[in-house]
Amino acid sequence: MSDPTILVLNSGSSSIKFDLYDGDNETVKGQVTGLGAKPWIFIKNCADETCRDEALSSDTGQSHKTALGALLSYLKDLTGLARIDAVGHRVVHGGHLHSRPRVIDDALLEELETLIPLAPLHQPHNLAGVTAAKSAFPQAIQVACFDTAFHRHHPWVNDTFALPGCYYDEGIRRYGFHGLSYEYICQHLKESLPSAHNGRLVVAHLGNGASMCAIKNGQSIGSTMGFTALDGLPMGTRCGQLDPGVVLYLMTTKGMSPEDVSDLLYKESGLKGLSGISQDMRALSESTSSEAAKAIDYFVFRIRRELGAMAAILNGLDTLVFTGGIGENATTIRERVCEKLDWLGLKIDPDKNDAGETDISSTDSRVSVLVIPTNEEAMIRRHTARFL
Ligand SMILES: Nc1ncnc2c1ncn2[C@@H]1O[C@H](COP(=O)(O)OP(=O)(O)O)[C@@H](O)[C@H]1O
Ligand SMILES: CC(=O)OP(=O)(O)O
Ligand SMILES: [Mg+2]
Repeated sequence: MSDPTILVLNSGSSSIKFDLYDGDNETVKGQVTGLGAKPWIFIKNCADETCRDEALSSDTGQSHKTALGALLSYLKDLTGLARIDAVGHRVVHGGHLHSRPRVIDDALLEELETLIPLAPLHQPHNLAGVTAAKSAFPQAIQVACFDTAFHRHHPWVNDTFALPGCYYDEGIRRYGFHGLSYEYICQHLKESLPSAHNGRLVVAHLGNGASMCAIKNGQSIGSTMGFTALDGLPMGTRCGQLDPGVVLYLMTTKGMSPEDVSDLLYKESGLKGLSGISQDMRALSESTSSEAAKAIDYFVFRIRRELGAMAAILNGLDTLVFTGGIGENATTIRERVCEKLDWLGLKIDPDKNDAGETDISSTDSRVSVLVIPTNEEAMIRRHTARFL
């Protein structure tokens, strides 16, 4: 029997990525990034040739929906009548019922739709991807791989809010997200650097969405994200940690509707709200405005604060990993996060950091500081293949 062909779809808050695999081998991959800022398309074919690497037209790049349509029709033309055995999807919210990937049937799709209000920047696009892939590749099984699953066994103290227990029982809990990314980093470390995998590890996934995870022996023990992907670090357009009293004030004293508050916290806050310029870290890094500088100051401040908290719950720190679009590429952010952390035994080598090396720790640093590109698509492929 020939190797199964698996298509992976990953919709993030500012990106859609696809990857086609023949068995373990990646054949075609593509992505639209910068949705909401400057949309860009990149596609590489099975001969490893770049087919497209350019700004996306404003009509195709105006939303996740139009970008997904363009990527799928490109894929259909490319694959022709080739058989696709399975489509693996990143589904950001799995609620409290799912701690592992699942084949999607109508009942599951209906259940996942009820979680749309808990992940409005992701879940609608993830589920639209399921519906579109079902119609484009009707013979393929569809598999949901949840961003929340990696965190489902974290300790109760990280799982709960201090609300009466009935709210916990109905699912109002701290879920944590970016689980496929954390799982990928853990598997990568297990294979390439087992001592880091087995030690006290913090992974900072810094992209348009950003979170951090404290990990012990490959298991999540704490995450900055909570019930929704709004909590924790400030992000491209999301506020991150916020006193719930602010929400009450906006609704009662300022008379804002739930929809207005939701739009404010999910779409108009974070780097975009603070800078008034852009949600995109590249644009802010290139800007000379003092507001852009303040937005970056706040981003760095919150990461440093969470790093201290995570070192406390891990009883120390052995390895810090940077990943995600910002974590992998923004040398200055990494340098600023790691400034004056001698008290933690952490020091980076600025030359290694600038050169984009994997291990950027200085030789006298007790803590290893690593930069590892994440690969959520590879993780989704692995999970999906198990169903074939
Ligand atoms: N060279 C770079 N320098 C600074 N920021 C970068 C660089 N490359 C990408 N980024 C930032 O990474 C973020 C997007 O991260 P990514 O992980 O691709 O997004 P998503 O969360 O949508 O998957 C954007 O803020 C972008 O500006
Ligand atoms: C959960 C989340 O924020 O994902 P992304 O970083 O892809 O937007
Ligand atoms: Mg992402």
